[in-house]
Amino acid sequence: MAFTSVNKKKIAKPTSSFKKQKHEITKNPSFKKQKKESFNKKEKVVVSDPSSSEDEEEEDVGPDSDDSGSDISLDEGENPFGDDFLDGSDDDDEGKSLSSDDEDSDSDSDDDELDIEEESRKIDEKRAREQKDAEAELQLNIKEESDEFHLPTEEEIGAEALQPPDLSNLQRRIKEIVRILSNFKTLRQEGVTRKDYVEQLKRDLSSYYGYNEFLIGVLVEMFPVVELLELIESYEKPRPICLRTNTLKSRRRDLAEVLINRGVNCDPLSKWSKVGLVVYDSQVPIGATPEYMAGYYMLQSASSFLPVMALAPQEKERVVDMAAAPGGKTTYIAALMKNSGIIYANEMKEPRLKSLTANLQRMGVTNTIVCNYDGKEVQGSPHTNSFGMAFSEHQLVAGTPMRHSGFGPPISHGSVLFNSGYVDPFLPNIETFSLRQNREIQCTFVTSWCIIPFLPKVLGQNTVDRVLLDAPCSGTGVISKDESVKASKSFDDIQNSAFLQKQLILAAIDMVDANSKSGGYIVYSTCSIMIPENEAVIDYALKKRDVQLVPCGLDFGRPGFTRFREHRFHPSLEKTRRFYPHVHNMDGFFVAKLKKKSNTKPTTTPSEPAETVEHAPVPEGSRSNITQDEGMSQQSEAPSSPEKENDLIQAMKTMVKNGNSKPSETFEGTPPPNVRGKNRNEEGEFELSEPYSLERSNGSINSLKKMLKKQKSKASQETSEPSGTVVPAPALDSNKRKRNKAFGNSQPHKVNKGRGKANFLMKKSLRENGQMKYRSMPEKKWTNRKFPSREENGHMKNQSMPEKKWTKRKFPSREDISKSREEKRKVLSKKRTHEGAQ
Ligand SMILES: C[S@@+](CC[C@H](N)C(=O)[O-])C[C@H]1O[C@@H](n2cnc3c(N)ncnc32)[C@H](O)[C@@H]1O
Repeated sequence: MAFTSVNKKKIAKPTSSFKKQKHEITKNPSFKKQKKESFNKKEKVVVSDPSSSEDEEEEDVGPDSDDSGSDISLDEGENPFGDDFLDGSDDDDEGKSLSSDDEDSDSDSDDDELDIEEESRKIDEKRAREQKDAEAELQLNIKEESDEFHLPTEEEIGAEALQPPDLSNLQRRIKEIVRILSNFKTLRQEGVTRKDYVEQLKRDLSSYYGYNEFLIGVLVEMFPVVELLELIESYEKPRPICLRTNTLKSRRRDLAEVLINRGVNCDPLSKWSKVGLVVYDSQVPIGATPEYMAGYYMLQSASSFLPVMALAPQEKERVVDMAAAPGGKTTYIAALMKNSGIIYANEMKEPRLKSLTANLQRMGVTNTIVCNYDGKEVQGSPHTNSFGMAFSEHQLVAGTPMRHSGFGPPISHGSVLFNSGYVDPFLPNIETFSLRQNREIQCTFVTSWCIIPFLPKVLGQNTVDRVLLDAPCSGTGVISKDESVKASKSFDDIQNSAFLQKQLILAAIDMVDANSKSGGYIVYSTCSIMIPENEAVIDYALKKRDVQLVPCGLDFGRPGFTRFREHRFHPSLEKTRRFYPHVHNMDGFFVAKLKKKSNTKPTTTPSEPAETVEHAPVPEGSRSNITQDEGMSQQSEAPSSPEKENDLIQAMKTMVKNGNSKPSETFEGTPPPNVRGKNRNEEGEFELSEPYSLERSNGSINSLKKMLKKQKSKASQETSEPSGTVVPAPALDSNKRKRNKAFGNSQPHKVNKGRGKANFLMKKSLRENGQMKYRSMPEKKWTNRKFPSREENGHMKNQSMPEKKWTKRKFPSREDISKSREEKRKVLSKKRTHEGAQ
């Protein structure tokens, strides 16, 4: 307190006469000299005798002490701390003046001193008051921060559920919960667990943004809450429109010039692409310019450049694009190959071939063979849609000219056109069926098996240099393009996708020749951010084939997950790349690049984790009865040689013919290919599916279903008995079980190694009894809300593409760009130096 008191005196505001004196004194060089001497003196004193009189003097100057004490000290200039305290600020200077003044002249009036003391006291009091107020306010803030927000009680939640959603309340609550969760220890409400907050957050995010329970649950697990909010917000905004220059016909700069002259406001996409342009706005429809028609560019999302860049196809190679329509990536591959070599552009869905061929033609691609095959190696799995026919309503009109796109005898007049020729090989004869209400179709249908050929069978194994598998997926990375994904995708959709993807990736690997001189690479990509469709698929491929992950050659993107919750993937998964809208300002995307080491297919032993293949998609309700290993073992049993495949197919055919089975256990909940074409984006980057239920159809297909169900349940009754083949799963909580299944993780269950028809039938019957569990959220789009944008939040860091809107201007040259950057840098560094100097 003694120090304070002295100090306060020194910083007391001088009177005007005082100021004048101060000015004069500070200008006076002799004063400076004195100050220096005084400082030196102080130094000496302190060093020579720490307990010198100055301390005593300080002690004398108590808060209540008479001013005289301090005055003596000040007047005599004895206080060695004086300079230390006063140095540096205006106030200090003023104090210094006071002290010096006293030193210089003893002739100042007592009045002045009293004024100073008075001032000083006032300031003391004012400070004390302010400090007290600040303290009180701080306490209040702390109290408010921790107290103001309470999770709603169950009654409140119940009441809320009866009302239309109160969006502002939801928004406030989301913000509050995110704030609390990001500083949980400090801000948590007494007695409330993190889980409680997370559960409420999930509910609120679902209601506010329209996600279903499943999807929001997965996202909450994948991202820290603050980031999750950013991701979800970024899904609410469209990504920039991009186009790729077709270097077979044009150069980016020339194209940009022409487009700018047409009123297209565009810029180079980013530093990682030499051919991309980002379009901010345009006075002409960008998909209908003469340049577009002439094939000078392809409208393509920025993310879809990435897999082709990772593939890095070389001239004169043999390259397969396994899932090609509508050809955004195929045409890019062709451009990189300069139209040399061969590209096999495969697309399973026939209606999509139109857009593929049209794009190839428009872009002047001449090295590509378009194929219409199933990319998988074998029909193999009894889990895929057994009536896997692709229908569209117009094709079901009686008298439609028939075409047969598979093998077998020509289909007679009056039967159905299969738009992809994709017909399950195990389908028995069916006389009549209908797909939709009131639409009965007479169908003299398939008297022999009608099978779409498989691409790997047609091209052969180990025959090509590179394969791009831009796999069909759930589309969870492109929610900004298709909001319905939020509400429509269920656990089963993800699982079905992952299952198909695993089949496709093995087929892709098998087509590549490990001994290719220039290649031997496989690139796998999806526009999904779900781990089961990405890392889990690659991890599976690493276990099943002699391949290794190599860097994607993309210098941005986040590394893939090597672990997620209890799941562990191969450490090299960090070489894969993930792209997010909130980080990279492009669609959610995943890219992995594999190098095939040898053409051998490793045989896996039961102990190997490679056996932990996901099982077939199973309806929710029946999962608990089926162990992970069962599903897994079905997959690991999948025939790896053509002979085995044939054996299996023959066996299945016999079963079907004998009326024992219809391998259609996933008919329900399995999306029919291509039914919802309207939901495809321009590039077909995602596929939407809606659960396709037999309940929608009527007529004899239902009776067939019933009949087959009966047979199966009869068979399962006969066989589910004590062969003891199915060991009940240990009590996993349902979430864990779901996750494990989706990830294909093994569970330590013993399974029936001698499984066969009976086991197979039993499992199917169990599955068929299941029900879809996930509740779909309303698809309603909420409008009157506004969350702070990422820009407003200052979160637009690390973005790969500018969002800024440019005014119409000339397309800058490379030199212009680098010049202006250099200038900016200079200005910035000048500014910094200036600030630093200040
Ligand atoms: C993501 S899209 C491909 C987009 C394309 N790569 C592009 O860049 O334009 C996936 C495609 O795979 C096709 N597809 C689905 N199942 C398939 C299968 N079993 N074999 C081959 N293609 C399949 C879908 O019809 C869809 O066109």
